[in-house]
Amino acid sequence: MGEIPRTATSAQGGTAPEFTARTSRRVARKGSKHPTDRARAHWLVRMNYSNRFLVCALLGLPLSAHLLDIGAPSWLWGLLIAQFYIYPHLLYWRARLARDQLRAEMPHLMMDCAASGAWAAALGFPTWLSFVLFACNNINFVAFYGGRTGVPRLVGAMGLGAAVVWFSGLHYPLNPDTGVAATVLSMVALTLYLVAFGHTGHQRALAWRKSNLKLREQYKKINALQARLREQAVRDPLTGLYNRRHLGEVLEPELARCRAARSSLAVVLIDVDHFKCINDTRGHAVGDLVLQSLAQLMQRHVRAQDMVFRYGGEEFLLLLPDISLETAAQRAEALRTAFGQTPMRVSAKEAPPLTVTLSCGVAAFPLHAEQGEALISCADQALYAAKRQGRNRTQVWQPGAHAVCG
Ligand SMILES: Nc1nc2c(ncn2[C@@H]2O[C@H](COP(=O)(O)OP(=O)(O)OP(=O)(O)O)[C@@H](O)[C@H]2O)c(=O)[nH]1
Repeated sequence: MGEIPRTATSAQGGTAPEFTARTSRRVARKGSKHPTDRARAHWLVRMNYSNRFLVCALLGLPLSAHLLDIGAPSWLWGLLIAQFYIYPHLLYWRARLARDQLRAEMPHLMMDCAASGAWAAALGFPTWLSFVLFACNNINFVAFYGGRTGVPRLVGAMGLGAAVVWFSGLHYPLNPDTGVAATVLSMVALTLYLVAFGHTGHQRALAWRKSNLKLREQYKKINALQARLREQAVRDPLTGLYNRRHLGEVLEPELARCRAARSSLAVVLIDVDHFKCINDTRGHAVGDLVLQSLAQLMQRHVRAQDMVFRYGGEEFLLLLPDISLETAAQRAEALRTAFGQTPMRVSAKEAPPLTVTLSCGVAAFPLHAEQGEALISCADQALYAAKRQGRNRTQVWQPGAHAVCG
């Protein structure tokens, strides 16, 4: 029968999951003894059922008027009742029981068209009735298959139904006229069907818009959450500074940029002096406050292009691009002095303010090292020298005084 339409739209609204949830709720409300009965119908099958039921109920009226006009025999009346008032329910029942509901539904649509063609031919192709039969089937087909596939199939199936009846001779003579009642009822039926179709299409568009807005909001929230997670992944939770992992990500690219621009890059390693002692005497919480206030001070002291990292426990690293070694050392010295000269009130009122000193080691690219790791190693050796010389000082790496960096 051809390919199952994957993107077919429902004039009755709703996707399959929506339908299932909605139906389950409705079943629960009604307290049905067989909750799976209704829940089993695919939404496309339900859409076709609603469309077929409505179109048959409407088209049965002008056809009845025409049968009255031509004084049709009782078997034709029986056929009309079977075709327009029983057949839609039988097809729905059959499709719902099928294992593959969509596949089962496709021949039903072809049967609709073949039957409509047969009715038009059987009645001698009355213009209005043939037209509304064609138009209504056309709408249903296009809604299910789309225009490109739907229209040729529709014409083929209707033509086949009409040809079978016409060439078997089971038809009234060719008569394009219809009575006033049949004509008016045809117009009314077509109009009502179009209105109903348009209305459900409108409802569906509104539902889509609503779910679209909801999706957009969710998308925004997910984006914001992702940005927050990305930020959290590169930040140290205690101080809010960049973490060591992020240093690993930015150091080499920054060196490459400075190399290309023939510029310099200074690294300053900063360590809090006797920090263990602060922890031991004032408590770990006070130690944390010291680290936080140092972090804030460093952020105030840097330029927009500088970066501040928490390198380890009480060790911090400044990355200062496009700066001479002398200036970097002066900046480290200014930071050390500012921190050491500002006693901190970080614990209970009766406790004396805390004076904390820093030791700093400075190294610069390309003067001391070409690679990132070697550059940090130079700064670390300079820091170690500062500690050895009594702490609370800034030391620039010197080739003769320390081990070779690279
Ligand atoms: N409060 C607090 N303490 C930390 C944190 N991370 C590391 N530490 C502590 O920092 C202390 C570092 O001690 P050491 O490496 O001996 O250094 P120090 O006492 O500063 O000695 P010098 O560096 O030689 O002056 C250890 O006691 C760690 O437990 C932290 O996030 N918060």
